[in-house]
Amino acid sequence: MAKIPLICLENINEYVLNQGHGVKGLADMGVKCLPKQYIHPQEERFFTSNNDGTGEDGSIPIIDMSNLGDHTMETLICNAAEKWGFFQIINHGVPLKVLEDVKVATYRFFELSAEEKSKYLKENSPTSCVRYGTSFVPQVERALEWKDYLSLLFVSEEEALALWPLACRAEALEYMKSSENVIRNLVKILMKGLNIHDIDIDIDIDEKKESLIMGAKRINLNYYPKCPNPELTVGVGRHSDVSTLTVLLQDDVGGLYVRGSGAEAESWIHVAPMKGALVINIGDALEILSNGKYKSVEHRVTANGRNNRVSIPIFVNPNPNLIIAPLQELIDRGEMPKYRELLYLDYVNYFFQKPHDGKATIEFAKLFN
Ligand SMILES: O=C(O)CCC(=O)C(=O)O
Ligand SMILES: [Fe+2]
Repeated sequence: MAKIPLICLENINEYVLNQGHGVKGLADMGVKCLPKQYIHPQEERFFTSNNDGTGEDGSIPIIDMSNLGDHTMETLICNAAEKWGFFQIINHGVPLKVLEDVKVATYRFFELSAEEKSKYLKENSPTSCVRYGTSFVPQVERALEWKDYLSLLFVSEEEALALWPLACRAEALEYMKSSENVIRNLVKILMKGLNIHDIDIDIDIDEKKESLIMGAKRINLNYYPKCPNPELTVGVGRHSDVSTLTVLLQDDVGGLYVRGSGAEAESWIHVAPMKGALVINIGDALEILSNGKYKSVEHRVTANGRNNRVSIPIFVNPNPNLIIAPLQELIDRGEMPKYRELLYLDYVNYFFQKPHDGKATIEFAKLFN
């Protein structure tokens, strides 16, 4: 039996946040009751007896990308982006080994001692491109989320090789490089769906658009330790991503839920884990660029009472120094802009100023409510 050191509840912030033990530290200690800092208000809790990965699996489309250039596949992708804002892709060209390796590397990083990991806390990290943390924005959250993370901003391969933690560097970089093609193809297909004519699957995206749509990339390694009272807390609260696109690798545990569309808007659909698949979701930036055609949909992650879970999203973002707004081609065609012009950096800063709050961030950009 593991010894359970006594830490009083008041010291939890010091232990989890400042000393860098994270929620993994609490879980490893064998805490039997969820500390009060993690208890979410009733209306934000979301737990079904099924949500240890065997939950009701919904109708998020699964799209086979093996036939590049196939019109039917392109239509499926654009329709999924319009209706669900979420879909899974298979036969996407990222080798299974790369996906498995990055999951192993995620465990390897989080298994490091708190002392080692805390070198990457905001206060200590040698670079703002590497950040280890817990919850979402603990300074402003009334209830903390049961999740630790390592966030890696990709600037260049040289910088990644020099600064990303050794425990996961090679695998995270390989995953990022291997997913480059599928990201490009998805962007081209989605632009084609908007009738942006200079973009087709065989034609390169022009430099200006590339910067606007995919000018910055960030990879997060998320670790959700087994939780003593999953029914009282959340892994990640309701939110939509601020990215253009998110490419998410999840393991086989499950727990990601997406808000349904149309008549199902009140229900939450489980994104069933599928070996080798990648989950794609539209983020706020693409909802804005597409003038609302593609939907950035709310999602949340449950805590799990039986298993540890890892997930690894790649956030494909606009260059932070660019103004985002509905694409000029759409406005020239007579569409009324539904969102105002915003510096992308201001949009992201606004997101990180407040706790996860559903779709509230994009309201900040909407011209009419
Ligand atoms: O862990 C997951 O499945 C999703 C995480 C997520 O939504 C995020 O990091 O934005
Ligand atoms: Fe998300």
